[in-house]
Amino acid sequence: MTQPDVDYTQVWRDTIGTMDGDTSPRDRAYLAMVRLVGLIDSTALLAVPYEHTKETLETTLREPVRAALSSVLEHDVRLAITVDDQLRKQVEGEADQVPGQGDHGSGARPSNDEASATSDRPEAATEQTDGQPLDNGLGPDGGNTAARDGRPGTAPRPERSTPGGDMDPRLNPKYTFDTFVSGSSNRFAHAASLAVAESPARAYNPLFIYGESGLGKTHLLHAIGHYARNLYPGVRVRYVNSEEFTNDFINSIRDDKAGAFQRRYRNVDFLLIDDIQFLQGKEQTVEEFFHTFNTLHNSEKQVVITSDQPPKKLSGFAERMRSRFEWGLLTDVQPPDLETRIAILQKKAAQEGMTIPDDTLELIASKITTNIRELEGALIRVTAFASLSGQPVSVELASHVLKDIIPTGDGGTITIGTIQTEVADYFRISVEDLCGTSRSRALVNARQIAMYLSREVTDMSLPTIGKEFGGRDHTTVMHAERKIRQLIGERRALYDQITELTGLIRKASAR
Ligand SMILES: Nc1ncnc2c1ncn2[C@@H]1O[C@H](COP(=O)(O)OP(=O)(O)OP(=O)(O)O)[C@@H](O)[C@H]1O
Repeated sequence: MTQPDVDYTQVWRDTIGTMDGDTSPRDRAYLAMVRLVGLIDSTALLAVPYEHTKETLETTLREPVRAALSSVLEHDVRLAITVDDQLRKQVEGEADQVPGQGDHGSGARPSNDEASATSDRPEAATEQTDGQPLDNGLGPDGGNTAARDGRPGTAPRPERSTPGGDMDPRLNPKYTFDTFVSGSSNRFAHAASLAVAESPARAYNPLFIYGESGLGKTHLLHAIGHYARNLYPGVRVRYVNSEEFTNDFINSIRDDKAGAFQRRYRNVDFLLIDDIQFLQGKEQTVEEFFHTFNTLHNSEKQVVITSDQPPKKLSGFAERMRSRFEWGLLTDVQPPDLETRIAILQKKAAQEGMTIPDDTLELIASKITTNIRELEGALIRVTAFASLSGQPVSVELASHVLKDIIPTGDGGTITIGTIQTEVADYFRISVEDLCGTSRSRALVNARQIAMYLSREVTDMSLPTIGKEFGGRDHTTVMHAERKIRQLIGERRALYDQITELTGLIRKASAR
């Protein structure tokens, strides 16, 4: 569990002090940029400003740091290291203000050359990552020890941004740790997720992440999956939304395939289960999940759970289940502050190869405050409008676009039913046709628009939306969302339809 009474800054200072005699000026420059951000049981969470700082800390400096920190804390720790954009800004701010300070030489950030040159300490490079035994049964071969060692020449460190060759179609390739912006609202959840991906079933089990819709819980689950798959080739990761878990369970009973169902969920190294609140009240499914959980936990397999509520508030789960959710680590995600929202927009824009002035990003980030999915939606609309109208993205243009999508006053709750009615009326079709099976072009188009809007303006999950549209699979909704996102910047008529429909839906919901 976390140790709130620990003065992390002081602990880190003492750690560096302990290492003083054994470190080069360059090592000290790296260490000065590191922050100790938390201690969870025996895992120390370290934040670093740059990817190459992380590399260095994970290779040459790992063992000396681990040993020094263990000695300061008077118990053995392992390290979980995350790259933190906010820290980078802070460090760069410091470097600007205090040029050439002390050991930092020409600035707080050692060059890339320096970073790679630090691998000239072979004794550290061949030691284990965390000094723990490695055989926790990961993967069919009992775990890829070479990969875990991070030994140069035996197995490369994972590419954090690029998922492995054998992509898991259930994991969204865009949801990685590299594309996740960490800030004060989610720093702990981010660090804990990384720790779990690196030390499955060791750091804490289960990891339970809760928070409101659109704050990055799914993103973190997928990131854990990608990261683990890269770090431990052959690792068996299963990501599932709890609605799919329910459907799968029901189908397995119907088809008399309980054995296959159990194998699917119990013969894994990571079970990543999203939106557990959807199991509430589904007694038999909860019972099945209880056994799945116990089997995995007993055999030291990692379970990560997300929910919109903390375990204590989850009704419809027996106490024995809720208390199990608290066995490991509970962490929440909060709505991001303005700085983090801007950083998220910057990252999304860079990812899509878009150049957007800072003042425009600030405007969008200041208008949409509580849900990151909506923040992304706003960015897409703004850039779509700019591209369609042949104008550069600017504050004026963004204000114009946002006016259409941000509700004024109390907008009321938007339901999928309202979206369906409005979309059906707009295209002069019936709701039955909208949700039916016809593949006629006009109906498919209207259906995809309605699904896209359901995703954008409600908090409903992909499986819920799929169910509301004639019992479709969540992948159909995902496809619709991606397709409309792509086309909205290419087709003016589509952009106008969606803008108009958003207004109509909001108006109908406010009535
Ligand atoms: N910190 C972040 N950095 C970058 N992108 C983020 C961050 N947090 C959320 N996002 C993005 O916001 C969108 C919504 O996030 P996500 O689906 O993970 O939310 P969620 O908490 O799982 O919501 P729900 O409970 O509705 O499923 C995703 O596209 C995700 O990539």
